[in-house]
Amino acid sequence: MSTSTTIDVRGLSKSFGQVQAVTDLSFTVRPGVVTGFLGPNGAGKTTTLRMLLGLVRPSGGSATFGGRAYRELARPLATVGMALEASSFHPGRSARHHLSVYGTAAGIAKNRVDEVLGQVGLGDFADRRVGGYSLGMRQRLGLAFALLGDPGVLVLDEPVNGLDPEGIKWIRSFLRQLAGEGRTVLVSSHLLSEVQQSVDQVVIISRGELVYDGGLAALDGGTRILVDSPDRAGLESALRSAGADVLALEDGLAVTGSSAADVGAMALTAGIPLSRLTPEHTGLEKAFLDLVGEGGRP
Ligand SMILES: Nc1ncnc2c1ncn2[C@@H]1O[C@H](COP(=O)(O)OP(=O)(O)OP(=O)(O)O)[C@@H](O)[C@H]1O
Repeated sequence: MSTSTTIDVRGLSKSFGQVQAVTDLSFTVRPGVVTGFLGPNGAGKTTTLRMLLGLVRPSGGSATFGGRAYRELARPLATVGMALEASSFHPGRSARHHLSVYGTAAGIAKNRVDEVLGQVGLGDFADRRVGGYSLGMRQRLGLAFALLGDPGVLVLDEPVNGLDPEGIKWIRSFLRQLAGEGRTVLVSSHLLSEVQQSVDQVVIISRGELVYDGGLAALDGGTRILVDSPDRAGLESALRSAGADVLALEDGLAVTGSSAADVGAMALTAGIPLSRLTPEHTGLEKAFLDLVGEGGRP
């Protein structure tokens, strides 16, 4: 396995005619941790992953693996493993047949096919037609394909989709194990709750733009103070001038890092009446929804 390969996305953009799918996206995915790539449906995740893998030509910017674009990699399957769509396997062929064809073409040792099928729990189903597989089994086959070349980087599009609770539990520990071996693991999902127990870092996009890049734990805002005033704009500017960390919501303001008493005192000092002053514990999911808003597209 080639380890310590970083994924670098710099200024990546893509428009399809009038639709600006991805806008000036920059982030880095590091080895040794699982990174979640999150955003609502239509936010631009698949387009970004397809640009990473050279399947869609960017309108601008670049995506590289250890400094090289996917197309420039000398041994792509041994560098980057990808699972993009669970349904893209020919239904009439077996899992073993599929992986053998790809493996032979890439010069990968024959015994590797059984090894990866065993790793993803498909050992007993290797000779069955893929057409008879459940969605969860096709997801596992996609993962086996991604692992075929023993790559240092894994790019997985919605790998949890279609798995039953047992499968979800399995993939969580499997992804962590792969990262623990020093691999760079990027996993997309439109639901934070689906991946929050598997990921350490998160990159969140909304309407094709980056809205958060950092640790999952830091995203959990802890307790924040919801505050509002008939003069909301005046309150916002007073709180900011007093050094508060303010986020404008649809129905008021949210202040993090200050107590309710502090926020009340700041408003009083500025002579601004309050119509609301409520502490609220923000879970991860809430923080995520605040960030992405209605950030998908129908
Ligand atoms: N080939 C294409 N031609 C035109 N528009 C496209 C094309 N591919 C994607 N889009 C548009 O780009 C935007 C981003 O789509 P994308 O599939 O990347 O989002 P996503 O975050 O992966 O969503 P989902 O979670 O539903 O897969 C959407 O508005 C989509 O309709």
